[in-house]
This record gives sequence, structure tokens and C-alpha cells, in this order.
Amino acid sequence: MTAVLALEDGTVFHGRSIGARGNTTGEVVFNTAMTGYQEILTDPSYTKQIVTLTYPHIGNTGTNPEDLEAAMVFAAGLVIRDLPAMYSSWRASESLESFLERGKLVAIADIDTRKLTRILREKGALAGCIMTGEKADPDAAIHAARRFPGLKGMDLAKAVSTRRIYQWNEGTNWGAEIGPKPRPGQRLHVVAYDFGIKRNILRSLADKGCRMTVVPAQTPAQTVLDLAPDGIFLSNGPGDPAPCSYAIEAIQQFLRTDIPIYGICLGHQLLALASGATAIKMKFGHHGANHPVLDISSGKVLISSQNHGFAIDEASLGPNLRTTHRSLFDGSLQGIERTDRPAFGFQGHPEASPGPHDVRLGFGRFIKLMHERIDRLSQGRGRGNADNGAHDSRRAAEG
Ligand SMILES: NC(=O)CC[C@H](N)C(=O)O
Repeated sequence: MTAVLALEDGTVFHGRSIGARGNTTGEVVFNTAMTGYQEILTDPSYTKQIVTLTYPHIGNTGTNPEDLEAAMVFAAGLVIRDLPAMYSSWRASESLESFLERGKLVAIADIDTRKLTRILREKGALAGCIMTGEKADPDAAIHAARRFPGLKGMDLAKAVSTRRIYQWNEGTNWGAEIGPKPRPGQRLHVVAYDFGIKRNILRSLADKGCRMTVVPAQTPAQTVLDLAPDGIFLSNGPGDPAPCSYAIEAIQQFLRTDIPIYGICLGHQLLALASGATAIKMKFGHHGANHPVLDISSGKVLISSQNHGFAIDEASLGPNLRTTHRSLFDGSLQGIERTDRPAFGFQGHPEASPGPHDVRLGFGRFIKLMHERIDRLSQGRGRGNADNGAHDSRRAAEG
């Protein structure tokens, strides 16, 4: 079946439908990762985004149930160059085509993705529409693309978040290879805000000996403090961070305590906003698995996985925030830490999935901060368990 992809600037591409039938609109972005199409499509941060994969052969290794980052497909659409006629992997249980149909994802192949990417690089991310079927009308598709309102100002975190609180204990199948190891007999309790959380973040924390309580995006701060967390995690997620006032207010309350806070991607942006900084929409964002990032304190370069269209404006950081990482592609802000609290954030993806593991060190830093706080509390009171700490935090939050 044929399909068309139209952009808001009037460009039309003709291709072949390889997924669900129908129409889809969203912001068209390009991702340069050579692997990980399944993780990308199920990453909730891609909500309302049509993903173009620049690697030309997509689908070679089929799909499997283990590589899902969430229970369903979240991307709004998929654009690729070539779908191989056959797939092959010892882990595969299904073809990409059948996965797309089952996931109700509209997708188009046989597109000149190099030309499309050049347009997006020059003009910035554009709204687009994919329409499938012989009757798909390019003018109607352009019109639909132009009606897409854009992601700026869109609060999507609360729309994709879990509706109920749940526990998570499952680790990765490769284990925690670097950084501090769990202390024998001590399990750290992390309350993780789900703004669109990827499973591999939960797995990475479980590898480090954490038990996780995952809470909905709009959970009030006091409900979280009542769970007596050793640390609070702020997840990745779709959309613009600025309208997520419920999260920003909760984080401001946590920042009155001494509980360690770690934010990834949207969570990092929300931590910065809660500290008084501002976010900007990037031209075409960062979406890939080979982005070099400078760790300012060590001078080391970390190769990172990235997926964001907003960034924190470094010029807006107040004295309570310090820059820890910068992108070596465009100099944009990649990492922050609070100067007065055990709280830090990273713009890229320490959990990879897909991508390199250089930035996994961030999980170790979070564990270290939680251990340090537990030690401080046990020294201060002559008693040593995390619950004592939670009582202290609660008092601090009230004061
Ligand atoms: N992966 C993410 O958490 C993305 C954060 C935010 N939605 C952005 O595009 O910048």
C-alpha cells in the first residue's frame, strides 16, 4: 500500500505503508542511532513525534518482548529508508512490520531520509503528517501537518504517566557493571516520578540494589515524603517541561529537604525549572546514540544517548545551580547540580537503551548520595535506618 509524508513547509514524500493504516500527525524529528528502533518507538518521550531513523536499514533484527521501554508504542509515526524483506536474530519473536501493525503505528518506508534530515536540520523540527492508502491526498496531508499545534507549551507528562502507584524490582539482564555496589542487607528505597519513564531506568536502579516505588506525575510532594524515600528520581518524559507546574511545585518542596534527587532528561529540566532556571525549544534537538558530552569536572568526554527537543538555557542558571556537563556538538547544557543540595540532573540518557553506557556513572552518584545521607543520619542519631531520615526530611519540608 502506498503512503505519503507531508511537512508543514509543503514538502511531500511518496513511499510505502509498512505499519497500521490511517493518518498520523506530529513533530517530525530525526534520530541517528544505528540500533534500537524498538526502544525508540516505545520510549514515551516520543509522544506526538514522528521519528525518522537515518540509519538506512531498519527492522533487520525483528522485535522481541524484552527490548520494550514501555508496555506500548508511544511514537506518533515512523519514517525509514528500507525495511529488509527478512529479519534475523536469536532474540526475535516478531517482524517489525507486524509489531507496527499490532502497535497501531502508522509508518512509511522507501523515503529519502537523507533529504528529509537535511530539511529538518536546516529548518528545524517541522510538523508533519503520514497518510496511508491509494487515496491519500498530499494537499490534505500538508493541511493536517499545518494544523499540528507544536510541542511548545504542551504538557504531555501527566497524559502518559501511570495512573496508579506500583513497585519495581527487576534489574537488567547484564547487571550493574560500574560504580558503587549495593551494600549487603541494605536496599535503598527510591520513589520514582513517572513522567513517561523508560523501563531501563528502573532496571538500572534495581541493579544498584534499589527498590522502586513508581508514582504518577501529579503525586503531591507530601504523599512521596510519607513513603519515606532514601532518594527521589525524576524521569524522562514527553512534551514541554514548562507547563508541568504540579511537578515543579513538588520538586521545590523536596528541595527543602536533604533527600537526594536525580533527574534525567525531562526530570533534569524540571529540577532546573524548580531551581529558577528556564527552558528553551531547540532547533531540531538531540536524538541519537553517539553524542559527545564533556564532563566539566574531570575533563572526560562521555559518549551518550540523547532524545530531547527542549534544553535548559545555561544563561538562566542562578547561584543555586552549577553546570556539570555540556554538549560537544552544540555547546548546550547537558548536566547540572544544585550547589546547596544533593540534587543533580542529566539531559541525556544514562540508561542508554539504545546507546552507550558511559553515562551510567550517574546512577552510581545517586547511590553514593543516598548512602552518604543514611550515614549522616545514623551518625547524628546513633541509629541507622532510612526511616529515621524520612522523618527528618518531613520536618524539613514542613519548616
Ligand atoms: N527524553 C526526554 O525526557 C525529553 C524531554 C523533553 N520532552 C524534551 O523533548 O526535551
